[in-house]
Amino acid sequence: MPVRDMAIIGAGYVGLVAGACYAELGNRVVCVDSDEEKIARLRRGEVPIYEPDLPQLIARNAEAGRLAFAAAAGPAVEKADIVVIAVGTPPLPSGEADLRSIEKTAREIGASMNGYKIVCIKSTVPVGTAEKVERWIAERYAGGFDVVSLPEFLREGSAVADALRPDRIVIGTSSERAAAELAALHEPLAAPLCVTDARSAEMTKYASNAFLATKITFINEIANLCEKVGADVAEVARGMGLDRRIGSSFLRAGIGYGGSCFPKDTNALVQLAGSVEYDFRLLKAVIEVNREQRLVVVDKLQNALGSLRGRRIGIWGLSFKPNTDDVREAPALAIAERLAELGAELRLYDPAAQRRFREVFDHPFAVWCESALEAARGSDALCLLTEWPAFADIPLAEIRAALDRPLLIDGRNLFDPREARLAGLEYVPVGRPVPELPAARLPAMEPPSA
Ligand SMILES: NC(=O)c1ccc[n+]([C@@H]2O[C@H](COP(=O)([O-])OP(=O)(O)OC[C@H]3O[C@@H](n4cnc5c(N)ncnc54)[C@H](O)[C@@H]3O)[C@@H](O)[C@H]2O)c1
Ligand SMILES: O=c1ccn([C@@H]2O[C@H](COP(=O)(O)OP(=O)(O)O[C@H]3O[C@H](CO)[C@@H](O)[C@H](O)[C@H]3O)[C@@H](O)[C@H]2O)c(=O)[nH]1
Repeated sequence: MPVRDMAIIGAGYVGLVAGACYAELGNRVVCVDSDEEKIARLRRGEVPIYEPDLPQLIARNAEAGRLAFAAAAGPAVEKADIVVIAVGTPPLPSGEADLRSIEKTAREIGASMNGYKIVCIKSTVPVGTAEKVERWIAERYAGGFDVVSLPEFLREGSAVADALRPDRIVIGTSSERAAAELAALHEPLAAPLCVTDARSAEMTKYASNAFLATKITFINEIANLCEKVGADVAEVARGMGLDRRIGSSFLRAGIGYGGSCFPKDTNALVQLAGSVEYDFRLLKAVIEVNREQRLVVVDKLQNALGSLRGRRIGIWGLSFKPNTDDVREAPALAIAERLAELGAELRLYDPAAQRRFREVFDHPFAVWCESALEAARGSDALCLLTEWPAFADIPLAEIRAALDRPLLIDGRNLFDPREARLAGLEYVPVGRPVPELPAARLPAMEPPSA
């Protein structure tokens, strides 16, 4: 198998995982990041993000001499056969993708080109960006090169597994040479290849994220309706998911999607559509419904407790999903801000994301807890906002015993409604009925204090 020299520009979630995985396939990889502190940490063997299996993968490949880290792009690009752009494309206030890091990177690559190279764009970028990158490089380099759209589909929390066992590899280029090289590079992954033009590849990434966001939002609206008509969204999703045309994944109802991708990319696609005078009404509705869905937790608390002023509310889960410390666009943030506005005292806990959450939400009435049960202790209600597996292992009786009032709002439908009731909890899931149990089986509950 040929060994390639690769430079990955941008050592964030995508760049680090991609770099470590390409090294694992036997290539010599340098991960470059303009954040010198990040590079210094990586060189000391520290992994700056929480991602299962990533520390071991990085350590193994760094030790084997296949993976190195650098703050300057120049030398890594000069040596590379394949350069991968994985810098951030955060939203501008308009919702459009900010391409400044992409432009800066492309110009840096252009300045260090010294022969034919393939430049891949793994960052999520609007349709037409590959052509722009080509122009930015060509302004500084007159020789031959190819720019390819190589969108990334990994999920945080399972990024390594996703990158090593992808559902497909999309390669967007009109160059047969680049397509053949990239097909060979990814061959050990044994994934279906989708070789297409760059514009279609760029659109495939946005369309995939927009579709998944729509699927989640659809089941959330069904869940809201289930509550009104007495149906169980978990049963509905099970029945729907068995239809192979629908599929069972991404049908978990709850408090909506968050993260660094779905909110940003759905907005960017709406903006892209607007720029060519297309009104993407469906996606606009998805964005709006998702924004409101986060706050069903607050409605449920108010329904049970009335005013939230002075109430102690335990919060379990701050990251936008389990197995990550990423809090970008986490539903927990919108919920915590609203609860603080309403005068609640928050007792917050997350197994990994507490430090990052504190950087974006520091409130005088926030109490940062050392354990899940500490957040529940003495609270008037507990809200589960991220379905960390460790929460499911906590016996319901212990949750009941810790709470002042045994009210559990389960924003992710992690617990079984019947078991929660049997444990004496006043249990409020999303879109699921809670069985009535004979009063005798329930421990006595304190009436809500005024
Ligand atoms: N996070 C995900 O799950 C995911 C999945 C698929 C695609 N994407 C897309 O991939 C891209 C990167 O996302 P991320 O989550 O890894 O972002 P990130 O913010 O975690 O990492 C980006 C990194 O790029 C570095 N950087 C910025 N400008 C640079 C420059 N000029 N030179 C060198 N380094 C530079 C930053 O310092 C940062 O470390 C985005 O476009 C995102 O939409 C993300
Ligand atoms: O049934 C579901 C599935 C997910 N979510 C929520 O949706 C969000 C996103 O989850 P997920 O897609 O698992 O995580 P990401 O890491 O954001 O990954 C998405 O965004 C990446 C960046 O573009 C893409 O590469 C991935 O393919 C795409 O799944 C999270 O808040 C989840 O809680 C639900 O509410 N219900």
